[in-house]
Amino acid sequence: MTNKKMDVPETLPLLRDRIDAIDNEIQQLINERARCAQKVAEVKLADQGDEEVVFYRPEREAQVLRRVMERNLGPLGNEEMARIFRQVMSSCLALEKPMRIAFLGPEGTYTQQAAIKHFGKSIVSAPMAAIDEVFREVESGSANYGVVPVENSTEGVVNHTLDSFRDSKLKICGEVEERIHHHLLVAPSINPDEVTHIYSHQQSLAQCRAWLDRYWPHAERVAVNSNAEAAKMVSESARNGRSVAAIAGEIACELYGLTKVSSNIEDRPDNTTRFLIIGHQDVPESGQDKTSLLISAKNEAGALYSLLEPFKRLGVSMTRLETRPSLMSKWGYIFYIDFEGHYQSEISQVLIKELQACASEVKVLGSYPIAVL
Ligand SMILES: C=C(O[C@@H]1C=C(C(=O)O)C=C[C@H]1O)C(=O)O
Repeated sequence: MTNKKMDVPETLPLLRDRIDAIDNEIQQLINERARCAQKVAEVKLADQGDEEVVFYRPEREAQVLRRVMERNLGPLGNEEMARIFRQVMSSCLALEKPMRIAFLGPEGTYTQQAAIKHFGKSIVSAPMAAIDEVFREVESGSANYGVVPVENSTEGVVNHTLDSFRDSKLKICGEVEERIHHHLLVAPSINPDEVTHIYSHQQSLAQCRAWLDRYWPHAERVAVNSNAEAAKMVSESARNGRSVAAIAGEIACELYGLTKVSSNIEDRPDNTTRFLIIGHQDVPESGQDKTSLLISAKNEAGALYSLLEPFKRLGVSMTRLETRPSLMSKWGYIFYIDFEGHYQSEISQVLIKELQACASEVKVLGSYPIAVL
């Protein structure tokens, strides 16, 4: 077979020579790119004066990745190509400044998986025991950014995360979505037929409810802080001969040396979790952005209607609405609203003014690029 157009040689040795030559070029170019990123860091340091220098620019990274996907002609798919560039940028940013990322740990959680999907692999991992600890770690400056789960397509919102925004000054700097696959895991020495207890995070137990009812009706379900913690406990319990199992993902399975009894046991095959990136940064417009608001409604008739009406009138697309008890007054509510657009855009400014007029508080939790990957 000939391929004159691409000028690709045909024999194995020649093809491998060609690949070696291409790799050489790619490597030089990646290093040239890395040198540019180092220069960018110097310019940022010189420009910023006394202010804290912001090295990570989510809006710029989103634009780079979108362009990669737009101009991609294959044969590699758009997402595959973007994932490669995601890691190249991650390495370049680490050269400017290594990012310490706090996430809901321990090592091996879906949240860690989401952190790597968003920032690439060249980060310093800071696993935290609970969601509020992720907030504290970022608030104190010990970590540059944090990653927390916010909603799941099967189970709905993660209340703990939403509630943490009430008293926090942190901003939402980004979002990332992950398809979640759960597996039933045991230690290799354990006979699955003897399992008496199944450990997992409460959300994961809920996402596998029908499957558990059907196949494990007699095993006791025990909710723990995270799936990875469940996996860790199961590997430790096995040493004491306890017949326990965990529901967790791939990374946790590998990390704690467990065996899969059953794979992909989630009740819904499209089970997806959305995570938020939290930090101190006010992210500029990327061109395709989302804004999250926290609104304390007035405790009066028609309060929700008057909050929703301006969205329709101004043609602003609302992507999410969540309600939580306000905790301030017995039947008062706060609303979490996401809409498409950046808060600094003209239309968003009009919208926010109108919302302020009919709510007791409107807090902009952040504007950030719509997830690219
Ligand atoms: C190079 C920069 O710094 C970081 C690295 C980027 C990259 O490697 O392309 C992009 C944005 C920043 O997170 C920049 O701000 O342009």
